Amino acid sequence: MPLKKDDLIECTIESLAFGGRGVARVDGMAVFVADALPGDIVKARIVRAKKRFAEGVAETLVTPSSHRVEPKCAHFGQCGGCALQNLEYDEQLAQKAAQVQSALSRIGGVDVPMDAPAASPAIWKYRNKMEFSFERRDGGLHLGLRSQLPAGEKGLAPVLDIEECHLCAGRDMEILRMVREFCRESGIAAYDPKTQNGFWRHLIIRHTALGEVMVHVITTSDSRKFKQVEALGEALVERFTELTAFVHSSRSKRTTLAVGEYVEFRLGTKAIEEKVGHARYHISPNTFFQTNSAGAEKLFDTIREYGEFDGSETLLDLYCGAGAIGVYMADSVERVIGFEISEESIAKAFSSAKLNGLENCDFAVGSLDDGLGDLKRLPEFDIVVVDPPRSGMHENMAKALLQLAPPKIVAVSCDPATLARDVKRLSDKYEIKRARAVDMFPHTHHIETVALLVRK
Ligand SMILES: C[S@@+](CC[C@H](N)C(=O)[O-])C[C@H]1O[C@@H](n2cnc3c(N)ncnc32)[C@H](O)[C@@H]1O
Repeated sequence: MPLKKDDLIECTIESLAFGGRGVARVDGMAVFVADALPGDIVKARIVRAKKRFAEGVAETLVTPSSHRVEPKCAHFGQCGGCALQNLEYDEQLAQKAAQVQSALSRIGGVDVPMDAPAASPAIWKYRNKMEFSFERRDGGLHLGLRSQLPAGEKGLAPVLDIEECHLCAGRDMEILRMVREFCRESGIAAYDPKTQNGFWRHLIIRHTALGEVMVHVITTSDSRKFKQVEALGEALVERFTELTAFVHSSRSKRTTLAVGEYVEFRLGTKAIEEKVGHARYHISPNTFFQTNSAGAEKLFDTIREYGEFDGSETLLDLYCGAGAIGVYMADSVERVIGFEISEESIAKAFSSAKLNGLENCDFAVGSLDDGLGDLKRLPEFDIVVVDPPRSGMHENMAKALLQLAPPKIVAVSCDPATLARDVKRLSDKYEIKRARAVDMFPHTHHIETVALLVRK
């Protein structure tokens, strides 16, 4: 009998779907079960039944999986940050690699033997950037991470005033507490995107492997309150002597992105310095940078391994951000050319190339949604590294790659589904030869993938 809403079923969870739900098979149909892990036997309530799949929530854990472990954090189950803490790390890694393989097969139509996944060198305290949100709720100010939404619900989850986080480094929790107290005492409300009232929006703390720390506070553009942020900056710098930079920026756009539009005030340096393997980088408040620096080294080494450079290549680094990949590869190739939409990131790409004494790197600002513009103006190149945002490459970019047809493309992606779609888009001219899941985000459902595509 087909499953229907509110049915209670007993099932064995066979695997983990991208996003973190357990997958069971009932009469040949996939059932996605929230709050269940591979190996669990659970009683699950069906919340949605479709023709080809169903969704449910585990109500009773009948037999726990042998892969279950005790979660480390007091906020586990409430915080939206790391929902896989109760699954042993080796199993997290195996499940993530299987998700990539399955997406490439289901969506991309290719069965590729996966290289062994790369584990994160550290599974705790690995984040070099923490983004906290302010929220006004029940008349009070809250500052922390978004909580976990109940299964099936969509939208912005309430902010949880976290007191501990095992992904943070350094004294992030102490900084968070001090900022929370200061902002509460300021009597100024947190920003509410619905009414567009209030002031405080985001707190971002960045660390580097070289011990530099940047605190970035984002508020609205209400300049009558800016003196309070300056006072906060001064108090932080006095107490936390490890602070290299304090930045206040404003944002008028309603969207909840933690990106400042204008820098209003700063103390200390304009950028902080990071190190990944042999490469050094300048990072400014709004530049994209991989959030796990030790993990980034594994990612970049995989790109270099797949590239098999002999030193004579011109490498096109598409969606290059602050030039992280190009700068890392610059000593293995003849020349690097990077393209990216963010002006701030491109400025940092140039300054990072200079920091490394590189003279073979060039970068340009522009949207890749139009492909590569006037292709005739591009120098000849041998290899492309493409690392788009979660939504994947724009269709026009895929068309441009098919037209240019370089011998090799190394595709880097944080979403197996859009990677698989892009692999399919390129399949007329390219064959996928290798792929590896690189885990930059232990205890979360996120996974990075590197895939090698070779011209047929
Ligand atoms: C996943 S990040 C990769 C950054 C870089 N490769 C790295 O490893 O640090 C994706 C980058 O794509 C950029 N981006 C987003 N949309 C873009 C577009 N339409 N054209 C060009 N770049 C874009 C973002 O600003 C971001 O820097």
